[in-house]
Amino acid sequence: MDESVRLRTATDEDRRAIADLLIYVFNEHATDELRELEKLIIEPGRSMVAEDDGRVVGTAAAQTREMTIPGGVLPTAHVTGVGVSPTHRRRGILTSMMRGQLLEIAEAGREPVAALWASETAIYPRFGYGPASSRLRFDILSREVKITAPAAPPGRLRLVVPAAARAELTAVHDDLRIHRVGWSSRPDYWWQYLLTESDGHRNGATESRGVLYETAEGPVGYALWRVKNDWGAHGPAGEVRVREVVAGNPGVYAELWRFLLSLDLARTASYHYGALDEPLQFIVDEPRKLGRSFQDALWVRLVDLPTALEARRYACPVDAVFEVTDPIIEANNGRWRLTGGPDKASCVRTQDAPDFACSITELGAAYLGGTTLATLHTAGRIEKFTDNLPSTAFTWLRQPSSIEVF
Ligand SMILES: CC(=O)SCCNC(=O)CCNC(=O)[C@H](O)C(C)(C)COP(=O)(O)OP(=O)(O)OC[C@H]1O[C@@H](n2cnc3c(N)ncnc32)[C@H](O)[C@@H]1OP(=O)(O)O
Repeated sequence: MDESVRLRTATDEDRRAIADLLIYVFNEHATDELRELEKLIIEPGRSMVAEDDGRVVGTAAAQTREMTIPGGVLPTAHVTGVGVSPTHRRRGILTSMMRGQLLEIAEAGREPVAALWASETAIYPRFGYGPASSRLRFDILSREVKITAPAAPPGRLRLVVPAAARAELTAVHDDLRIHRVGWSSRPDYWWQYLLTESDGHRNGATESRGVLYETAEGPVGYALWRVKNDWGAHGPAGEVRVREVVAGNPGVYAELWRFLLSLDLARTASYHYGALDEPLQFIVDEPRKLGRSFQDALWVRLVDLPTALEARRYACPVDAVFEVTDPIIEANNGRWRLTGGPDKASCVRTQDAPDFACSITELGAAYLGGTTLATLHTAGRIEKFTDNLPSTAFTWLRQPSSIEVF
């Protein structure tokens, strides 16, 4: 990094410069509305800036949130808002910020894990982030699929304005997210960010619309979507852009999708945040018409290795020794013994001979139970010294997923 550049923790006065830099580097249309939204999600004390001659030329932030992991919920630094001015690229500013941020998180000792969504997949493995979950993108021919699933429990659909129904949405989301590995808690400012309308977020479609499914117990599911209106040679050709479908009950989940796929004047629907094993695929008569494509989703970094591995649960009994290299967080380096299973886990230093060796990036990739240790070994990313590779133990009930880019 150039000598003229210095890193420091951002203050309130930096909010505007940070918002401007992020809007610029992400090639968004700068409006006052968008600037206010970007300012909203900067947590005091959790953003850093790189400054050159009094100008903010780089920034990186973390949000204080929880993430669901196999068998629990863990405070997880949600790394976001990373950008470097085009005038200062490829001079090591990102590298300094990522190192600085990880060391800060490690020192604070509150978050054993960090997670992010990567704008480009080449950027983060070098900092120890591994590809931990994938997503399915659906481009659905709505009129060519039928939902064949179980009926919903007695109840009704009620249209809502999402921002006005925040309390109900929050309650439904909070009930479900603790059961979905990879889902995150949502601080107030994040709900506000998600539910505030801005031209940038509309992207040529309507405002966000919402529906709740209510039973005698109250709301038990919701869907959020926008419609991109269109007319073609065959008449109506609107696209329903689904933002979220959140429901734990299979019948309610099916009912919400049935509703979204049958909205009048639309012929297609899209949804970009499906789990790899999204139930929708198993409740339609023609899954191929869902137009599935695959993309990476969450990238996970173990910050405090033993605490992170002790915090999760394992699909079957595990007792394995492994050797880890971590180029940034010294305390993670060395040999560890992991023991445990579905009920408890322990991870302690050992001098015993290792069963396998890898870098911290591979453990991040395997942490949520999506990417398997066996796959990483087959890819030559894990060195095996014995047959005791706890690949099955690291998997979990369902594929990890995340329904939001942060
Ligand atoms: C969690 C998030 O917020 S993801 C969003 C990331 N931000 C963006 O994509 C916005 C647009 N891009 C940018 O602002 C910048 O290009 C950044 C932040 C990605 C990179 O910042 P820089 O300061 O240029 O990175 P830095 O100089 O530290 O590069 C470190 C290494 O990563 C590599 N690298 C950096 N960015 C990229 C990239 N987009 N693609 C491939 N390699 C990259 C560099 O080549 C360098 O490799 P080397 O050490 O082998 O030479």
